[in-house]
Amino acid sequence: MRIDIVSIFPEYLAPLELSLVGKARTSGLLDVHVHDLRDSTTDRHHTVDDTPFGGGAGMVMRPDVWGVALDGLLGEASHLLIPTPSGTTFTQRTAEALATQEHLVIACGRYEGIDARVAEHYRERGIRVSEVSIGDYVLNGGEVAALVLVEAVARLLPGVVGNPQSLVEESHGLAGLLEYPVYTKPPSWAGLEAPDVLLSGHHGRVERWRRDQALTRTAELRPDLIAALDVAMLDRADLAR
Ligand SMILES: Nc1c(O)cccc1[N+](=O)[O-]
Repeated sequence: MRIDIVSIFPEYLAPLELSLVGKARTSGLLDVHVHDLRDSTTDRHHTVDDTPFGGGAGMVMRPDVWGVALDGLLGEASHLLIPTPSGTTFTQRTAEALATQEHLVIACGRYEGIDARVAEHYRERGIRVSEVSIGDYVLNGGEVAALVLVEAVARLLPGVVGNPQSLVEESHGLAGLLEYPVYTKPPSWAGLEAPDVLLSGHHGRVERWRRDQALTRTAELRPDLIAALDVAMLDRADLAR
């Protein structure tokens, strides 16, 4: 998979050289390129924004500058992602779908956002365009969201995560449940004991306890996920036993 990220703060994406994503890039499992939007400007001030039509506070990112940047990156196999608070919610299911794609291009907006004609223009040209939100809060730009998108997608690529089984058991994994609580040594700490069942060596009881914990935690903390549970997934996740 190739991922191109366009930003006026390319240095913000430096963390993608570290850890799991960094290793995936070094090993060739993932090809990530970060581009400075200002390289697509033609004026000596490298202007990327202007005042909003219709008035209002802040500045809007110019479509002509984004057009130059994106024309040089997008192709038939590309999927343009635009992180925005007004996008559809990015979930694990979104990450799974994106992980099957050949080429992602992430356009990181700043200020009040990117001129709406950019998304419209590329949709009209037959490019897949998704405006995605990582949450209902206000950020200063799309770069933080780009880091989230890339990590969530990259770790699903074959060979990136050491133990693929861990992807199944994680929160929001196959069954759409929250993960069960985890414990390790020492068995007793600060007057608190790790659950006896986990030290029993009885795999069947451990598995049942973990399933129950996942269901209980999900019902308590994220009842919305319970409503969305797909019984078929429950079966696949072997939670129905
Ligand atoms: N929430 C937000 C924002 O405020 C600015 C850019 C992107 C996002 N987002 O992806 O959620």
